[in-house]
Amino acid sequence: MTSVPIQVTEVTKRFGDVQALDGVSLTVQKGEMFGLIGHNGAGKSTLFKLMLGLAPVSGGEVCVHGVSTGGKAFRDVRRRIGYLPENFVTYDNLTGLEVLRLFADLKRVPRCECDALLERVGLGAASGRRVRGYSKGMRQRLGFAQVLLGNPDLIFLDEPTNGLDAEGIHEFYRILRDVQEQGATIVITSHILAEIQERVDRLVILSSGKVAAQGTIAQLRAQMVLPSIIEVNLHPGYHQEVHGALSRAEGLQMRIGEDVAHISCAQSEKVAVLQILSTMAHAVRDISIREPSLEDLFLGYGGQHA
Ligand SMILES: Nc1ncnc2c1ncn2[C@@H]1O[C@H](COP(=O)(O)OP(=O)(O)OP(=O)(O)O)[C@@H](O)[C@H]1O
Repeated sequence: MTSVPIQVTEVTKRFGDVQALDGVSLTVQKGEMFGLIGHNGAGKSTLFKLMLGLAPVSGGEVCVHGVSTGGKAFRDVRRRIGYLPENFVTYDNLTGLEVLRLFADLKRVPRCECDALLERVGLGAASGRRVRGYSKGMRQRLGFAQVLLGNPDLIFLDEPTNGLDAEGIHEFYRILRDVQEQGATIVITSHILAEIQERVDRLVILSSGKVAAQGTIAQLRAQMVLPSIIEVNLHPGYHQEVHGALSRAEGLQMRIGEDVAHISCAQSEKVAVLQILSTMAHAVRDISIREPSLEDLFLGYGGQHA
């Protein structure tokens, strides 16, 4: 089998008059954590469904591990995939362990995996309780345990941290990183861009069914040419001197008050600004630099909200 886990080539998908996807091409490499972001209705869930073989393409092709998702051969490939849908629906009258055993049977995975998986996602103590009494975060953890059944080498996660508290999110990504280190490839969507930004290796920004941008965060930053923001905390009485010095630099915008200056400049000018500031150590209390966030990039590439 080919080593490319996902190859999407010129894919279109129509629902009647709605063009949900329009000429989407992307490649997900083995072992990477790949993010899929976009505004509501951008086509993320549709692309997930096509990659999972749950819906047919209208045009183009999706291949997973070199096998077209439209063909019969894809059934065998699908067994190696773990999937957490946006709304993981489960059986409220069963206990967590019973639910997981049910999924294990469906996936033809030995039931003996279930106890250890529930421990791994932090549900060990609650495994004998009915799911009806689980919180949203506990249900999400159960969904995650279901994903990990059978040690899949390709994992799709649609808004996986919905309902998790800060500790739950941290723990979730710790387990995910473990799974990735063991060689799994992960495709993930999230509306919480700050969360994705720190974790994905590469990502795609979908906008109205098209790929608006694709690459690492650093590549997207370089393509988008968004400014860096430098915040300078000043010792009292020096703001006019600092203003005068920075006014001699080219291509920056500045807002300066008694004790703080906000400077917006092209990334290529950042070092020049820092050089000026380094000659003013007597006036500068502290400096911090903020690079464009994924949210800035997302909005720049046509996202409507994060
Ligand atoms: N089964 C369907 N029938 C008709 N239109 C659909 C269907 N599924 C999706 N669409 C339309 O396709 C477009 C893309 O929808 P999709 O659910 O893929 O977007 P999304 O990026 O996942 O949005 P969200 O972030 O809101 O979940 C939307 O215009 C949606 O209304």
